[in-house]
Amino acid sequence: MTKVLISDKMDPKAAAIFRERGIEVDEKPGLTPDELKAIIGDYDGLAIRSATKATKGLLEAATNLKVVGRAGIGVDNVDIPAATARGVVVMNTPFGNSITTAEHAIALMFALARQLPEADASTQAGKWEKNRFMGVEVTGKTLGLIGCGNIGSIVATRALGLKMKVAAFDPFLTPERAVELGVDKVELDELLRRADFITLHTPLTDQTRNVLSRENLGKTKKGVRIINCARGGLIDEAALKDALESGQVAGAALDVFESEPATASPLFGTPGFISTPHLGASTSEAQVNVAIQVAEQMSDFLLLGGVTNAINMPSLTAEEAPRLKPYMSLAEKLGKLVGQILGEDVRSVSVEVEGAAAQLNQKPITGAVLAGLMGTYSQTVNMVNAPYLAKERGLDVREVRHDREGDYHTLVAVEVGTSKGTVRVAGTLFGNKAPRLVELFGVEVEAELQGTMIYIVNTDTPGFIGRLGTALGEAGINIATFNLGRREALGEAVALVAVDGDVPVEMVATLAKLEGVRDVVPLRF
Ligand SMILES: NC(=O)C1=CN([C@@H]2O[C@H](COP(=O)(O)OP(=O)(O)OC[C@H]3O[C@@H](n4cnc5c(N)ncnc54)[C@H](O)[C@@H]3O)[C@@H](O)[C@H]2O)C=CC1
Ligand SMILES: O=C(O)C(=O)COP(=O)(O)O
Repeated sequence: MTKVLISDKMDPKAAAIFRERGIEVDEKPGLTPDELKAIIGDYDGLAIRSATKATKGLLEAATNLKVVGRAGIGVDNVDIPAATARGVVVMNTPFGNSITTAEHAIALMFALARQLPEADASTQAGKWEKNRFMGVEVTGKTLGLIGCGNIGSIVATRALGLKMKVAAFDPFLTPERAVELGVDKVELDELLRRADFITLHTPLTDQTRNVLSRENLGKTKKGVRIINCARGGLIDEAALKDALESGQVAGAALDVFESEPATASPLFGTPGFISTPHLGASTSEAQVNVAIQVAEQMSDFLLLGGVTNAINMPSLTAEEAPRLKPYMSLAEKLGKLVGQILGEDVRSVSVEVEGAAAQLNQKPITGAVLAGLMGTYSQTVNMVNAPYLAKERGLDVREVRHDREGDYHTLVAVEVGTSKGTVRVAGTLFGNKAPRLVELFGVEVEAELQGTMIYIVNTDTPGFIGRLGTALGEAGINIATFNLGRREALGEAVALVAVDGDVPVEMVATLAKLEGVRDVVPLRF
């Protein structure tokens, strides 16, 4: 039975959905890394939030794992390259908590503007310090957004509603989208110079790490207030403390820290500093959204092969998956066929689709060809890591879509470049579901690629089939099906012979010695 582990605190709707869909589920939030490593081998799926660290070590122990589902947005707690290399899909829920997080950023902006936490603490301490807390209005002030994606743009709309001016720094924000949102698209230096409030909404990457560095904090308007509900690591925390103490920064609100859980920080107690413990996504609405979404997505993948919101694999809807299934089987068989015949002498792969196949999502078909091809020399290859491994090996992979319909109503062809030239195999689906090979290296054939087969290239001479049949018969090997094709009479011919049982190595040597035989390769499908 398919098994999923929920290793972080998640709304109970996630577990309920897994169960409804016939998946066994364990909820074990709060395990130590070692405890998690000890049990992860039992599970096909792992559902997490930000506390679980899906490290390379954990993924290595996760021998059955097929999918990591992040009930939330940031996947910086998952080692994506390690997951990809092991063929594990990583998916997130990119929209379920964005409104909630944007609202938290706005809440922190007001908390800074009116010093709400300090005023609350003082009042509840019985001090009634009415003259101590003088705030600022946000109306008419400039909000500088660093990162204007899903959350940043929601923050922008809320800020515009509060009659603020919004300036956004985001290299990927198009001028048209900026106009549509009503924000000024600016460079970082201009944002730093103009903003009364700065709020961060980028992922943590090599480009964004330390975007509010000591130097950049020095370029801000004196008295700026800073909010970070994105990721720790975007701000130099030591420089922020100094800037708060010098008054360059009047206030800073962090929901996220370089190191979490942040149970101690030099920033704690600094005047003008407020913080929350990574609460950006913590509303009941957002948690229900992400729990439902992650459980549905993971179930679709584990049960139907549908792929939604994957970080390391192209999307494939649960509706598309059954239609693509026979194509993926055909594509994998074609990949296996060329992989077994050509070995590792493969430099480029072009996957061509024609007729009905050209109407489908081609990425999974290409992934299946590559998985079949590379699966012949790597044990751990699958649909997820095949494109990545192909890239790593320097394979030039192309996809071609022909709108024309040829001799077959649907066709998948694989053209492979080798050191000796280019070869091509092609297949179709009989009755829209049964894969059949129809072209093998320029020779028309018609074969099911199944079980054990022998690929033989020979010179077309009278009596060859008899000699071949006798050799197999004498070794006690029963022929199941026999497929023949040739380029021209008495020219080069190919035979694909399906046999019952295995083909011993000695048999391959015997066949290779038959008169006229040029090549013999045993195949397994
Ligand atoms: N505190 C919390 O609980 C939560 C935090 N987050 C975090 O919020 C962040 C933003 O999330 P979304 O808006 O959903 O992501 P998104 O991917 O929709 O937007 C990120 C934006 O950052 C921009 N960006 C990328 N590199 C940049 C650079 N070098 N300089 C400036 N902009 C750059 C991108 O173009 C994109 O528009 C993520 O780090 C996410 O993990 C998300 C949800 C909850
Ligand atoms: O979705 C995100 O990126 C978040 O940071 C939310 O984290 P959480 O699920 O609350 O641990």
